Amino acid sequence: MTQYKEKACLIGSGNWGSAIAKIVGRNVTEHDGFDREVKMWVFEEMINGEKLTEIINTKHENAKYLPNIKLPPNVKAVPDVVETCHDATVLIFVVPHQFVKGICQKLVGRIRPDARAISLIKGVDVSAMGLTLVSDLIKQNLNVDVSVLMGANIANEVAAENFCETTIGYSDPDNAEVLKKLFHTPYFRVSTVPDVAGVEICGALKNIVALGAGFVDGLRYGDNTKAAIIRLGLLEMKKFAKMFYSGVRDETFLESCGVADLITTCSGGRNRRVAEAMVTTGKPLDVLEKEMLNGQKLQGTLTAKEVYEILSRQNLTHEFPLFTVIYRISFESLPASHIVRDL
Ligand SMILES: NC(=O)c1ccc[n+]([C@@H]2O[C@H](COP(=O)([O-])OP(=O)(O)OC[C@H]3O[C@@H](n4cnc5c(N)ncnc54)[C@H](O)[C@@H]3O)[C@@H](O)[C@H]2O)c1
Ligand SMILES: O=P(O)(O)OC[C@H](O)CO
Repeated sequence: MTQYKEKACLIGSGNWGSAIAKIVGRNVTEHDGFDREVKMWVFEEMINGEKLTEIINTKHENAKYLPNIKLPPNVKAVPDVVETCHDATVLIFVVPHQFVKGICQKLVGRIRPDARAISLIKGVDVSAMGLTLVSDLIKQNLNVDVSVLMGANIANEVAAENFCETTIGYSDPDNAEVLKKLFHTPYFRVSTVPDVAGVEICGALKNIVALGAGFVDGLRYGDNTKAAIIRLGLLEMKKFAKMFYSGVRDETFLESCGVADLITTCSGGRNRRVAEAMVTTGKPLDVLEKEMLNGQKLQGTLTAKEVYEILSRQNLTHEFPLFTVIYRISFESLPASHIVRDL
């Protein structure tokens, strides 16, 4: 009987979760040492009277979150998160960041002791205790090594197999090697860097800048203004990362997770699109999120709130004028034109 060393599972099946399931499902069949089955946890819901898990397992397509893309048949949708994870050696977390804490709590004591994790989640956690990276949240709850994968990766484009790059931030090089095998393809090129915090902060904070890009698009200020927002955003991302985490590397900001993700997210991302619509329609972001995204979630709105909370608590808002004005436009009815006036 074949002995498999590694077994991957996915915790999440939204737009990005499903696109990444396509890659992982294929890669486990192309490399030795991986179990062929990839279980994918699905937050169960009914679509036209049918369970989403049943649709995925029979039609091999996530009809709601990634329609018209075939998933490999070895990706098996499972509605129970413990059943998904209990026998896995690689846990791939890919849910909107507001749900990760509750999921981790369900998994405490229910995973293999030799498992490790990777987070594809772009966000941070803020509580009374302060700021916590999602990777640290997973590590604290499950006592596993946690890497991160972030990059200029709009899910629909990755699912269409258009070439792009991505960045894995790791602390254990052996884990990085296994993870590269799981994710790398000729059209999805993985670079690995020993900087978990730097990579993760880039992925989280670029979503705030994307809202700013959406506001200037809504105001029809043009490309020069948007380029200025991107540049100032990059500077605030770097300043924030270095202020709150030691060891963050300058080079990380030039990887796909840094400048490249900022460019893509400020061009084709959901946060940008919804922020633009806020300016043109006058509707609040949460209303537009529901109207425009068919169940997909924005990460920039909650992150803008969380980062503003941390900055306010520490009297640092004046050091981050872009993050601060984006928060105020998003949540305090400040006119969008302040995006340039307040800088
Ligand atoms: N979509 C992209 O292009 C993309 C690319 C790179 C990274 N990301 C990041 O990946 C993460 C996941 O994004 P996504 O695009 O896969 O998700 P998504 O935006 O498609 O969100 C919808 C998902 O959330 C799930 N959900 C809804 N309510 C839930 C609940 N109460 N508990 C648990 N799950 C619930 C839904 O079932 C669905 O799977 C985010 O942090 C995002 O920033 C997204
Ligand atoms: O659609 P967004 O704004 O959530 O961005 C998607 C990805 O993070 C881009 O890399």
